[in-house]
Amino acid sequence: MKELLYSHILTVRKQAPLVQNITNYVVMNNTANALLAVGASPIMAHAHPEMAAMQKICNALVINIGTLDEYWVESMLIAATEANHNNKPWILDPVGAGATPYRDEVLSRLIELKPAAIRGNASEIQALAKLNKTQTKGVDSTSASTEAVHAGQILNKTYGAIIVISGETDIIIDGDQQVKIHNGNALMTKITGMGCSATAILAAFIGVIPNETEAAVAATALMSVSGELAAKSSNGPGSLQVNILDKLHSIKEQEFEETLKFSI
Ligand SMILES: Nc1ncnc2c1ncn2[C@@H]1O[C@H](COP(=O)(O)OP(=O)(O)OP(=O)(O)O)[C@@H](O)[C@H]1O
Ligand SMILES: Cc1ncsc1CCO
Ligand SMILES: [Mg+2]
Repeated sequence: MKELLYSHILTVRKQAPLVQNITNYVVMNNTANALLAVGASPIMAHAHPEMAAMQKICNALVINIGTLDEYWVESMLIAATEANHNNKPWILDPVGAGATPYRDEVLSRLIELKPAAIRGNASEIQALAKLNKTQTKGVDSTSASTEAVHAGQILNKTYGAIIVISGETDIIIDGDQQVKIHNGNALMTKITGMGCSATAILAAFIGVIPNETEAAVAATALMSVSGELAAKSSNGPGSLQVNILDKLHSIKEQEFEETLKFSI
């Protein structure tokens, strides 16, 4: 699989998938910029009357529950249902799962609508599987991704979604397949919405690459390898945020291959 990943990056650049995002107020701008940087086309939309028409033209949908609101919850339920009717993949980012009962209630309704993939940090994946032994601290993780593997396996088995657990090691779980990406940089956790960007990129890849497992691995690798390379020329979170966009946009095959640390 490893040798195919860069070709998937090129496919996304060539096919420029249109990705609808119902996402949070905090990250709208950086998520749209991350999608543009990888060659995809973002559209942020949540008005009920346009959800059906939007899903007819999009390649994929992101539902990110970061800044929940009752009107938006209905938008999310309508959009996910429309995505399913149109055979379009939708991807769930369970931001802050376990933090409040309202988030969990919304998540339990959304997850029944069968996302193609779920990406969250370890605390969120654990909360989602109702295995949370620790506490989700707001939107940040209090566990290592390796501690959430069992939770990820349960979610994959129960709902059929590919599970991506982000952290120091990113873990992609799909059936018997488990891939680990040992890239990134701890400074990425000091920029808001790096995980949200990872989810949006995941949607872009799953939207145009038929093998969804490979799409998930390629998207995750692109984000983490870009973050690792960008950190080398950054002085802190401010410059890293800008440098990641540049790297997502222009990463070359040789630097991608040489930096990627991948295990099965
Ligand atoms: N300790 C770490 N070392 C290296 N890379 C990391 C580390 N923690 C996270 N990353 C990378 O940062 C990116 C975002 O992952 P993270 O787990 O922080 O998402 P998140 O908690 O959902 O973030 P947010 O909610 O702010 O969007 C991923 O590409 C991941 O590989
Ligand atoms: C800080 C924050 N609060 C709600 S969403 C969000 C962005 C990171 O997920
Ligand atoms: Mg997150």
